[in-house]
Amino acid sequence: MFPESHTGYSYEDCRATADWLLAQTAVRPLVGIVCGSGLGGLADMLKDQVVFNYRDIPNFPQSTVRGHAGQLVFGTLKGRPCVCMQGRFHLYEGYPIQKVTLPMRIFKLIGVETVILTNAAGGLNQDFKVGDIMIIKDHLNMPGFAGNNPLMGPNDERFGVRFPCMSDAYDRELQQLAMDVGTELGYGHFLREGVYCVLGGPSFETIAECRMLHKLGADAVGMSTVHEVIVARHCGMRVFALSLITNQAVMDYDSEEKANHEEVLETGKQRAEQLERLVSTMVTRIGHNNYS
Ligand SMILES: O=P(O)(O)O[C@@H]1C[C@H](O)[C@@H](CO)O1
Ligand code: HPA
Repeated sequence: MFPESHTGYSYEDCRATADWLLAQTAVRPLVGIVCGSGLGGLADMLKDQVVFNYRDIPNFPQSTVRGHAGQLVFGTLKGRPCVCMQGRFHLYEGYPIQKVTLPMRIFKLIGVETVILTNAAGGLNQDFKVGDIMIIKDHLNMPGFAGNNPLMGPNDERFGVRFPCMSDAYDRELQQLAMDVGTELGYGHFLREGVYCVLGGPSFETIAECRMLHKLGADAVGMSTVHEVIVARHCGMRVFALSLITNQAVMDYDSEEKANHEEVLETGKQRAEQLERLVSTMVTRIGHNNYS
């Protein structure tokens, strides 16, 4: 029924990778964190680190993008056991979508219950400024509309159901927690919420595309996260995601602005400290074993 070229990893492949990792570290993380472009400093906050280069992990893809170090870091964040992907995979790197999302299944099999994803994104909402942090409340999955969904292919019920619901993809309690923590930390003036739209990349959007996405209800545009969210939800993990607005999407033909990766990384550097404090404080307040 499915093409021979289907590129997914079997449950047994994922189990083998998870067991390989579990055999090399005593850390049993309940929280998994994914660092977006230029946001890898989050992993540096972990104490008592056990670090794996992606090239040494069985079945793992390699990071090819500047700002994605390519390391899986285990450790504790304010006493809480965590695992952190210092670098993620993107469709535009040429990986099949099942490879892009493989780490979510590994997270699940090593015991992660909550996934926190971060990304760099272009701001479409005209009220947003560069440096704003957007709590993601929903997404638009453009590659999915075009038939590229990470759950395509045979479904293994050991991971999840054939037709998973996505109307509750982004955990509402965690969104509220982020708002509360952000307000306490004095970040209210740059904390936003909104809808993230994923495209395939790597070219940045045209002006007409940005205008269209904005009209469709997107507040920010990027090239990641949504595929990971779908796979994480499919296997029952709780999800929180945020975008750092690293640049304003160009919406106006008179504008001289040009989206570029250097600006993305630079904005990441400038907001790193606040983003790290927001996420680490959230981690200390996330409850576990009370969610299904
Ligand atoms: O991994 P994320 O989504 O943070 O990376 C964004 C999208 C592209 O990979 C890159 C463009 O600058 O940043
Ligand atoms: O403007 C953008 N578009 C797409 N992806 C991005 N990642 C950071 N900024 C952007």
